[in-house]
Order: sequence, then C-alpha cells, then structure tokens
Amino acid sequence: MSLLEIRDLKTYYRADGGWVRATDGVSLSIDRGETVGLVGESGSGKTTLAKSIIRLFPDNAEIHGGSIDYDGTEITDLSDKELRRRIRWQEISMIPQNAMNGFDPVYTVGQQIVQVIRHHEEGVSKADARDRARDLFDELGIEPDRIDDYPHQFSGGMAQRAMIALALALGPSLVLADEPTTALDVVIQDRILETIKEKQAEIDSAMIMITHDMSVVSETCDRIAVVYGGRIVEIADARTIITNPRHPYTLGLRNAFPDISDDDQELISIPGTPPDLVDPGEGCRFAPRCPFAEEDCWEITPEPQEYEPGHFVECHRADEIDYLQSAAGEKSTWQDATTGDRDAVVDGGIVDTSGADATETEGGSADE
Ligand SMILES: Nc1ncnc2c1ncn2[C@@H]1O[C@H](COP(=O)(O)OP(=O)(O)OP(=O)(O)O)[C@@H](O)[C@H]1O
Repeated sequence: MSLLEIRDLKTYYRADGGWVRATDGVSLSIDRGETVGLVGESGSGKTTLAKSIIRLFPDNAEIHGGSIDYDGTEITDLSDKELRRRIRWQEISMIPQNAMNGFDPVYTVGQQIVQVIRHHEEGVSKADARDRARDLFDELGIEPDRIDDYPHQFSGGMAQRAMIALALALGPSLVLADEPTTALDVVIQDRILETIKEKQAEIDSAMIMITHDMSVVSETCDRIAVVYGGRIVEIADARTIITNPRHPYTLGLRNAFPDISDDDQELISIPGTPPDLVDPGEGCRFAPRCPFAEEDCWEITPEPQEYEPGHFVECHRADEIDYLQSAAGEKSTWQDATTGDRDAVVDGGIVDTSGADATETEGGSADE
C-alpha cells in the first residue's frame, strides 16, 4: 500500500471573480522512501497541492472534493486540531519556499524547534530537546550555539538549513519541500539539496520536491509529475520524463532548461501565459499555448492515459510521440503556436486539423 494516496483532489481559493481552481482533480500516490518531483510554471498549483496535504493554507482556501489517504488515515476527515496533533511535523512536514517566513520572528529559532519536539513527543525534557536541536544544527552545518539567535539574525541559507532541521526533527515519513533552494544563491543551492537528500536517506522519509527547475528534479527525484493549470498532465519515472516525455507541455519545459550534456543546445521558451483558473473552460488547458492543438483539444478535456506502466499523460495526441518529440525540438514550432483565445479559436475555427502544422514544422529549422 502507498504511504500517501491522493484521489481527484480539488482545492479552490475564494476570490473576487469566483473560485480559483488551483488544484483541480489531482490524483497522486507516493510510496515509502520515494521522492516525487512536482514541476511546472509559477501559478500551476504545485504549492497548493502540497499545502492541501497538511492543510497549511490561507483562510480563503477550501477542499472542494477528493480524498487524501495517509497511511490508512483519511486526512480530509480530520479536524484541524487532530491534524496538528497527529500528522503535521511528526508524520508530514514542510520546508517552505522562504524559510524566513516559516519562523515566528518573536522567538529564537531554538525555542521554536524545542517547542515542536516537546509538543509532539511526550516526556522529552527541555534540556534534551535543546540538545537535539543543537545536534541537528551541527549535522546541517550551523554552529550549534546559534539556536539562541532570532530568525532575523540568520542569513537566507542558514534560515533554510534551520527550517530543514525543524522539518526533519521528528523523523517524519513524508517531507514536502517547496522550492527549498530558490531563495538562495546558486552556490548554496546545491549544498542545501545535498543536505536534504542526505538527511532524507538517514530518516528514510518520502518526499515531494516542488520546483520549476527540471534539472533539480532530474537529479533528485524517482518520479516526476508535471503540473499545468491545476492538473497533473504527465507523470512517470524521472528518466522517462527527461528522455521520453509525451505531453507537449513537458516537451516545452524540457526545451526551456539547459541540458548539461549538450553545449550547443538552444533554449526555447513556451510562448503565452498560464490559463485562467477561475474559468478554465472545457478542453485541454494547454491548448491555447500548444503548437499541436487540434479541434478535440479545444473541446474535450483529455483524461489521463497510461502509455507504459506508470506513465500517465493527459493529451489527445500523446500517441504521436515521434512526431511530437521531433517537432517540439524546433524553435519554429513554438513561434508559430496559436497562443490563442479559446473562444475565438473554437468559434472562429482557426484550428487547422488538416495536418498542415506538421508539414510546416518539419521544414523549420532550430536556428531560425
Ligand atoms: N491565497 C490565494 N488566494 C487566491 N488565489 C491564490 C492564493 N494562493 C494562490 N492562488 C492562486 O492559485 C493558483 C496556484 O498557485 P500556487 O501557489 O499553488 O502555484 P505554484 O505552482 O506553487 O506557483 P509558485 O511556483 O509561484 O509558488 C495561482 O493561480 C495563484 O494565483
């Protein structure tokens, strides 16, 4: 049985224009000890998905449907109090995007770690909890005496390490790491990722690693879920997502990140903007930016299809893998993409299903 089993989860935010469907029908399972990466552009719903698991979200967020089974416990049925007592920190913890915001500025970092340890583990004395906090600091490369500092006295990198210490203090079975290194400079990023991986291996926890950076997930994750417009549009083992993706969005993301083994690679970005999550409409949410969109894509929402064991893709054209992969590597394919307005395209019929796209892109050249 999986450690975590999310089924058809819908988490929406109340906003002026209606509900923002930030997580809109997501299913995902995670095994013990496994690391799953969530990749996708800013605003695609990665953080909302992670925060839904431990209900660490703002007051205007609401779970509208679906289930989250954690090791036999239905988390969505737990009261906030039960969730805090039984699950948060000791079973599932989170390393937030910006650790500085995760700490309370009025207490020392040590006091906060001691409090978390003592709150969850009965009978631990203050002195013992302090010793544990010092040991954790030491292991994470922070001078142990600094547990008596306030958060504002820490550099960004140190605060991030301290947050990792807090997130791992109780040996949780699942760690949610939300862009744990993006707020840091590049030199420190690698070291922090290393530290997280080492500690994760030591306590044998599973992890959800959120990032918009394909190179980070390819190095750290067993599986990768590609998130777009509040949905997982493709999921597979990390190697398959990197070397053999089927969804045009994944192909586009891959183009936008440097491949360290290819010095001559030209980076190609995906034109257009993410969908409106208040009113995403019918059809594939990527259609307005997809160079391969056909009539069906605009009108019928694609269901996930399994192409190889464990490789699920939500795309009407995912079986045309050879064509998609070769055309997606051409810059002209993306330059010519519709990036259209859904209504104009569906009503006005600018979608061309004759296959003319294919001829045009095959003639294109990467250095156009
Ligand atoms: N408190 C909120 N109220 C209303 N809408 C929100 C709120 N927080 C997030 N959203 C919206 O929900 C959607 C998903 O946001 P989310 O932060 O989950 O995405 P993300 O992929 O994690 O992005 P990022 O990488 O920037 O954190 C976005 O459209 C965002 O604007």
